[in-house]
Amino acid sequence: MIGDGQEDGFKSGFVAVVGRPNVGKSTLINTLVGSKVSITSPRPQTTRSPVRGVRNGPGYQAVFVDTPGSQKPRDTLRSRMQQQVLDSLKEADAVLLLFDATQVEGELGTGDRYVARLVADSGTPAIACVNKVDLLRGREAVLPVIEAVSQTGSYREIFALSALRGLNVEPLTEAVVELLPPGPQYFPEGAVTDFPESFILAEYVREKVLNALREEVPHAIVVEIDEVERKENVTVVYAVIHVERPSQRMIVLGKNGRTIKGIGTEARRDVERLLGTRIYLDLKVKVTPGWRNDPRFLERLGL
Ligand SMILES: Nc1nc2c(ncn2[C@@H]2O[C@H](COP(=O)(O)OP(=O)(O)OP(=O)(O)O)[C@@H](O)[C@H]2O)c(=O)[nH]1
Repeated sequence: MIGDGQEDGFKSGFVAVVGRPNVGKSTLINTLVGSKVSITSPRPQTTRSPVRGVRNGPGYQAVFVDTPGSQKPRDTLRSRMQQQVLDSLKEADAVLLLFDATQVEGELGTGDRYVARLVADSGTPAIACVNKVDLLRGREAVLPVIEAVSQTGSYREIFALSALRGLNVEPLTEAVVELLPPGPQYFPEGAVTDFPESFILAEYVREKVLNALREEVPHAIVVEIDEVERKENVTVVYAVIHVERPSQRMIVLGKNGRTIKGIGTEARRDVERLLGTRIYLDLKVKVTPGWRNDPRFLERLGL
């Protein structure tokens, strides 16, 4: 069971990682999260930004998310995209704003200044990170970069980092944890999986089935992810909804398969929104009598 942690001083929150393309956002998230990535099932939550990684530590959980398109819009400055980015930033509990030390060289480009302005406008507490310092010639070269970055906003802290080498990543983590508010453990700690989407998808499908059917097939269903196939632009997921009786199967399918279709569409949309991955979902309904009392079946599903 996932504790809500509210009463025991547990801290948690969503941390948006932003910056121009190529500044090292993915590299930093990988280093921050390391092998500790473990998203096995979602807790209902509101962020619309794709989750990139979760870091669990003593008394805290930091969920790192991407912010869609933090590049300067080409034509209309006040575009919808800008509003979306601002909304995502406001939704976050903290922001990590990255700069590429080798690109700044004492003067920031318009792309960096644009992103910094969005972060400042959001009002969300932010930490600035000057990344790739391993590529600078000597320590002195870092100072003018930090000076230039400090002019772009009011940051809780500024770190000189090498996401690639892990330099200063631990002190950065401590600073992030400082900014997390009291909150629940959104994701359970546990089995590391290379396909978190499948667990999340199973949860969503189950939720949609329950919503669609209300009292009729209450807890007679369980969702199993059979196979996951990653293709270039889409992830294909084969899933099975197990029910206990043929009559329940008919109910889940609905007239002309309408109910199951609706369930699949809604579940897919939710997962795509959460993870930012394109999903193709192949859903089947199977009668598995007495699954609830079959230990081997339950074990196979990790229940
Ligand atoms: N030398 C050095 N290279 C780094 C560092 N961090 C990232 N890089 C390199 O910079 C390049 C871009 O890194 P990414 O992590 O993909 O950058 P990103 O910001 O996620 O890029 P987008 O996904 O395009 O927005 C990769 O080749 C990384 O290996 C660092 O600290 N030092």
